[in-house]
Amino acid sequence: MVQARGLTKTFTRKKETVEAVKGIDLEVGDGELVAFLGPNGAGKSTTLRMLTSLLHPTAGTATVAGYDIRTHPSEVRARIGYIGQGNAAGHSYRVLDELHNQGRFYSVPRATTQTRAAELLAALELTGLEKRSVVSLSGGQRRRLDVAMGLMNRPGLLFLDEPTTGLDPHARANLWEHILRLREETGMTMLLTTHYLDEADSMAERIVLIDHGTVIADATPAALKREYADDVVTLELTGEGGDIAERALSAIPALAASSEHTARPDGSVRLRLRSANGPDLVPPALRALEASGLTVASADVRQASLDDVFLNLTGRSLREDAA
Ligand SMILES: Nc1ncnc2c1ncn2[C@@H]1O[C@H](COP(=O)(O)OP(=O)(O)OP(=O)(O)O)[C@@H](O)[C@H]1O
Repeated sequence: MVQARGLTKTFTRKKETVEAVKGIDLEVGDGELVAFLGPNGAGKSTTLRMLTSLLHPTAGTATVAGYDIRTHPSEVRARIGYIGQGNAAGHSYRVLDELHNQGRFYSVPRATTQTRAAELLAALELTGLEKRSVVSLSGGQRRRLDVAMGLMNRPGLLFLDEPTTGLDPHARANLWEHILRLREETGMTMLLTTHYLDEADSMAERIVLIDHGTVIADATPAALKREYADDVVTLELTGEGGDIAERALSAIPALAASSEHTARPDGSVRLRLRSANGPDLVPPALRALEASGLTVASADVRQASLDDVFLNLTGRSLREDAA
């Protein structure tokens, strides 16, 4: 569905040059759900806008839905849906008029436009709001209308630029429910950008991590976490006599190399262990520690997150960046 090679975009404004995208390679297969994840200004939207043929690349090539974005932009546009940042619908129009205008824009026959608009309104829980002006809709309703507009031409490939930004958690979950159901029904390929780590983690089948205009990793969320981050297991240990930390590490020698410990004022020891699989590590570690006469007062497992992945790859946190 998408094949990009060396996609590059350099902006020049007021004699200042910004290398927004620096040679991105990308493949997206039929039916995949891929998320671009990265900090502000990483080049996610610029890449998306090039792939949708809205921006001309400075260098590089891409075919989208089988057509070259440079030589056949209108063929590309006819086959894709694009939901940009900010709302697509004009403020003063009515909901149904927006959908009909969109149908006209894509030269969808009039009767088909009407049935399709009604179907999409129902699918996105907007039925009953046909005559309302767009400005009177809630944030979640407006975003759902954007999705409906993006689907009026029945695209095989849908691009969504930060679809849920600015929505409250309930509206985010609701929008995702609709998007995923529509995807299941149509088999659509989806390529989206997001700031939300949890969203990328739970919704995307594949994550393309972008930083400073380049792809720094491209894999499933689970593979990224396995490869670039560890779970952290924290154990609070108490025990009579002797050096608790030394006894703990000799009880679990295989884990000693990936551990650090802190003595606490009350005489207990906090032991932190890094592991690719924290939940599996805990039961045997508890058995070994207790067999050596130590008491495990508490155990906590923090599983690796995509933020840990980004932090390990770049030295920066995506969370701080978003904040
Ligand atoms: N039209 C433009 N003119 C000049 N610079 C631009 C233009 N559009 C984007 N940029 C710059 O290109 C870089 C990449 O921007 P882009 O919007 O692609 O990032 P992003 O990863 O989508 O960020 P965000 O998550 O904040 O939307 C930024 O430094 C941005 O300021």
